Amino acid sequence: MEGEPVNVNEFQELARQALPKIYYDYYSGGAEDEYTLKQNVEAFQGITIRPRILVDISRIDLSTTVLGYKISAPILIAPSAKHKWAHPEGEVATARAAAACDTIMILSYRSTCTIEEVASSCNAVRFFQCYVLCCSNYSSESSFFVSYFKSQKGTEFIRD
Ligand SMILES: Cc1cc2nc3c(=O)[nH]c(=O)nc-3n(C[C@H](O)[C@H](O)[C@H](O)COP(=O)(O)O)c2cc1C
Repeated sequence: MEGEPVNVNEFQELARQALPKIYYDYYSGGAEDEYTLKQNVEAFQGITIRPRILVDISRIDLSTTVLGYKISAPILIAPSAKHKWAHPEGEVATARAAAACDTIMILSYRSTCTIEEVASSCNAVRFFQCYVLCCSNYSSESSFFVSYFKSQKGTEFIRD
């Protein structure tokens, strides 16, 4: 429809117009000097998609599995904090969107909704992200973070 956003950049511009600057800057900024943010954007710009015209698209299937869960396409919602800064329904609305798209919602440990609110809001497959701070004394060498995702089947995956 005319005037509707058609890509991520246009959604981002709408967000910039709609949100208080302090929240927009939080969502759109990267850590420290933002090198990784820049490299991520450049990595996607390096991929050229060749449109194939007039081919049979009646049997396209992008579905895949993640940790045994089938999803409609290899796109999930990464853990990100503070969804209520963007919308009063917060992570509950994001989880409903995940369910509608038949994909996985990873709830941040810094969620602005409770786990129970999100869990009871929809049937999306939900993982939970949290940091476990292990610190045997106060030297920086002994401090590290571990993230793990917990699904409805229990703890499934560990990454550093
Ligand atoms: C605004 C924002 C908040 C985020 N909050 C979290 C978080 O709470 N926990 C977490 O593990 N990752 C968090 N991330 C990191 C994302 O999950 C993801 O790893 C990162 O954005 C890189 O993926 P991308 O290139 O698709 O953005 C956050 C990222 C953004 C942009």
